[in-house]
Amino acid sequence: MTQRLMMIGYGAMGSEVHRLLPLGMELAWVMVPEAHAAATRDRLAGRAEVLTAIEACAERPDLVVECAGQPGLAEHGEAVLRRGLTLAVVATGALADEALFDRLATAAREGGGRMQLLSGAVAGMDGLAAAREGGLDEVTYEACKAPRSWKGSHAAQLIDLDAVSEKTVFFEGDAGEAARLFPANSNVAATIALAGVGMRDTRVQLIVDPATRRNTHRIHAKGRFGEFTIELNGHPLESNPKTSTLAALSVVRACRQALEPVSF
Ligand SMILES: NC(=O)C1=CN([C@@H]2O[C@H](COP(=O)(O)OP(=O)(O)OC[C@H]3O[C@@H](n4cnc5c(N)ncnc54)[C@H](O)[C@@H]3O)[C@@H](O)[C@H]2O)C=CC1
Ligand SMILES: O=C([O-])CC(=O)C(=O)O
Repeated sequence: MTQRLMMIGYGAMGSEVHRLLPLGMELAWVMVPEAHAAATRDRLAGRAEVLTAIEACAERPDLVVECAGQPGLAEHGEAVLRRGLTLAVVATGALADEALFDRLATAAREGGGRMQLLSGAVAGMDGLAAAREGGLDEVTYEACKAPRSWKGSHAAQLIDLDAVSEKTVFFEGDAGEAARLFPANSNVAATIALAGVGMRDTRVQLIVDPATRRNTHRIHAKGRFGEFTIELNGHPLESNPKTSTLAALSVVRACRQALEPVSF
């Protein structure tokens, strides 16, 4: 039987996920802010019902995926989890806020829901989380993107993105700060922190490179298991250069996992 999906947010990532939905999963509901509802209804042209709150949904989605960013998770996450639903999340940076993290975990526990943190634009989170079980000494993360991918972010206050002529580090700090200051660009920092040594101990560098067209993520982890370095050179989505294609694909994978009795 076809499963019915609810999507929170329907921007660059949401529409890519919709386009690539596996057979057996249909988009039934999309939740966006009131101010975006009319435009989203026009874009969907009747292919899914557009809502602004989960309370307006009379039925039970088989899966809810958040493709809305940090404000979307903060606004809707608790109510979704209290309904006992499974919520797959890409705005992991919102979880740098410990109070929000606790509210969501409590809602899931009390409501019987489940929050699935997606790997998003990076790879290797399974290995990092396994390595943590033996003890990790150090985890570092570097994100490098083109100037256009940092436009409209806090980067513009730290560096002149139109004038930058060579690869430049413009932010160094911990994963919690990065996730809070760059909500559309540093969820990966939080994902790595959640899989590894936490927000405060994950060291982060953010870099702009006028010569690149990729979103590059480099992770280095060291511990009792040994050490690894992962470098992922992702293609940004055409419709939003801040967002890597792989992040949308990680949501598609979550949809496939919900459908199949055996999944990887
Ligand atoms: N974990 C990861 O690796 C990655 C995570 N992301 C996260 O995914 C988010 C979405 O990316 P894009 O689709 O490219 O952004 P976008 O800006 O194209 O789309 C955002 C969508 O969310 C909706 N939205 C905004 N506030 C909302 C709210 N309070 N409730 C419900 N919907 C809301 C907007 O109406 C829009 O449809 C990013 O902001 C970022 O936080 C993005 C890339 C990688
Ligand atoms: O898509 C990416 O390359 C990473 C990203 O935006 C994030 O970490 O929020």
